[in-house]
Amino acid sequence: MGRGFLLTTSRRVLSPSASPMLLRRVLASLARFDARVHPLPRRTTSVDLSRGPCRKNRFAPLGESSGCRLMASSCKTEGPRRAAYAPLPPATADKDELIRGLEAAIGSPFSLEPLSPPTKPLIIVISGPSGVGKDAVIKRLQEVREGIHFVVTATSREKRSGEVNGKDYYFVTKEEFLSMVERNELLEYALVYGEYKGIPKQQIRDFMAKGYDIVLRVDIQGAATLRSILGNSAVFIFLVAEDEAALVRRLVGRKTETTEMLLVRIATAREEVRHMKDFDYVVVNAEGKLDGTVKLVESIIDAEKARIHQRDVLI
Ligand SMILES: Nc1ncnc2c1ncn2[C@@H]1O[C@H](COP(=O)(O)OP(=O)(O)OP(=O)(O)O)[C@@H](O)[C@H]1O
Repeated sequence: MGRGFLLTTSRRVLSPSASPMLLRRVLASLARFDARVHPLPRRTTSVDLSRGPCRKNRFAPLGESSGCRLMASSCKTEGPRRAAYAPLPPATADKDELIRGLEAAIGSPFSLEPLSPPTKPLIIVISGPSGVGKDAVIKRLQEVREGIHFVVTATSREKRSGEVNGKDYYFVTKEEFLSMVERNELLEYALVYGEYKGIPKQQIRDFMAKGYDIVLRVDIQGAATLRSILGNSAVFIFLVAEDEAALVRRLVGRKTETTEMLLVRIATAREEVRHMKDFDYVVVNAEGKLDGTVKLVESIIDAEKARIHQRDVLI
């Protein structure tokens, strides 16, 4: 056993000092196992050598110095003492030759099938108080990461100058919007200041079918509605500033609100932070640290992709 290899079974680890009898049983059980068809037997050490099917050239001895040579003659169907084995190449052998030898000993070629399960597209809901940086984070995320689709919402409001239909919103009439509701085409919708806004389902289905991860940007109420519809099938991220003062500085700095509107948004933000507990993750978007925030969102996406039991989205 001077060739320095280690075999593991579900029950124990075989080291070079393991008994020849035990190694013989393990190799024989491996030889009976066709990895392309059957799952690994749970107890590889309990195989009865005398009863298994016999295959030619499946067994390899452990090397001249081992004193352990596995004979196909241990199979009753092949007749006594047929020498159907080839020597295992030493670990110092050419890599390809060594791999071929190992495949021969194992009894099947090494599979190129990925060992991890395929990943599923995600729905990522990003929410947080007004002015925290939702748009800024999503825009940057789309710049740095491929395979992200930011859902364009449908709205019944008038198009403002500079806005592009299909990029900023899908602009539809109120009648068109209501018939979309009627046809159950919207995942979620709301009436905001007299105008409808809603998330088209088909767009999500189309992009998920192409393998895209879906990003939805909603306010806290929208997130609560989506949670009741999607449950745990989507990932909910709550974006916060590092503290209230930073959030207010950001809102004021944006110069898009009147003082009254600022007051409403700040008061609303105080209330909204209480809903953080309904989310899966909280991400701090600290002043001047937008890239760090986006990296953390990316880490969440990566971690979700590494889950054994991935979220199943049914919409
Ligand atoms: N990490 C950051 N550091 C500094 N400024 C930021 C950061 N993130 C966003 N901002 C700025 O803060 C302001 C508010 O950001 P943004 O408009 O993206 O917020 P929002 O959450 O989408 O707001 P609303 O919900 O009101 O639309 C913008 O001027 C944006 O450029």
